[in-house]
Amino acid sequence: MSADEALSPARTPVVVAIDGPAGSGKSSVSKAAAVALGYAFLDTGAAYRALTWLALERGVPPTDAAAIVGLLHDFHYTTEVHGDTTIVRVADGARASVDVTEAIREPRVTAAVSDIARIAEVRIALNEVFRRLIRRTDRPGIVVEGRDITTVVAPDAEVRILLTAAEEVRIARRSAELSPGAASTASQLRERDRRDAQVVDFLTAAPGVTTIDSTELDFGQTVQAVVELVRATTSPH
Ligand SMILES: Nc1ncnc2c1ncn2[C@@H]1O[C@H](COP(=O)(O)OP(=O)(O)O)[C@@H](O)[C@H]1O
Ligand SMILES: Nc1ccn([C@@H]2O[C@H](COP(=O)(O)OP(=O)(O)O)[C@@H](O)[C@H]2O)c(=O)n1
Repeated sequence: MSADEALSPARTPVVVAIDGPAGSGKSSVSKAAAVALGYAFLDTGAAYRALTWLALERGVPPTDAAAIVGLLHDFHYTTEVHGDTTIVRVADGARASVDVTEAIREPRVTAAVSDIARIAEVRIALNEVFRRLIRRTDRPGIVVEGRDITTVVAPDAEVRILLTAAEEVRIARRSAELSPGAASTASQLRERDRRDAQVVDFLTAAPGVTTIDSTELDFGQTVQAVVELVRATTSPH
């Protein structure tokens, strides 16, 4: 235990764990639900993306597991919430911290991130970072979203949700966001889900995990479903 943890009053934030495939609405819905609940928000995919960005900057091939694990010593990532935006920064060697908020969404990062996410040592190291961020939350709760939050990062979370939507609906939402040819968005999203699913299962709900399927729900209804589940689970009976 670090000195600041020892000094802080005993307090356990409510953890809301949300997993799901690409384009299911995890980050947008989680962020809006966190705002409605007055909770903090942690986008774990942003950390995998930030490490991928660093590897590409340094010219380290994402498939070179040993070199990527070596990069972890030099990987210092921070997030700050400013209104609706979460600013992600990475300390890049001699340069002070670099704002990578937009760079981590670039197609070159999206195309390489699954290679990095399949390295076991990377997952172990990032999971430790996530658990520390969860413990240090200064809010009454935190919404944490990713692929293995309900099963690995926070299996004891009070609220555990699998957020899904039909594949064609997820592709249409992502295409509307990115705007280039829907065909490439579709094949990239399918391929990334296929590769990610080889590492962690985010397509079936683990025991105790509630599925919210947003195929027929609009954005507001999906946020409402999450918020209602959290309130129903955490309010005193
Ligand atoms: N229920 C919904 N109805 C309509 N659009 C949605 C819904 N949920 C999410 N979206 C939109 O779909 C897109 C993808 O959502 P995002 O949160 O980036 O997904 P993920 O983090 O799971 O990849 C965003 O533009 C988001 O606003
Ligand atoms: N908990 C997590 C979160 C993300 N990831 C990896 O990080 C990538 C990017 O995650 P993301 O949540 O930003 O992806 P989107 O679903 O938003 O497109 C995923 O494709 C996975 O390879 C993971 O392995 N485990």
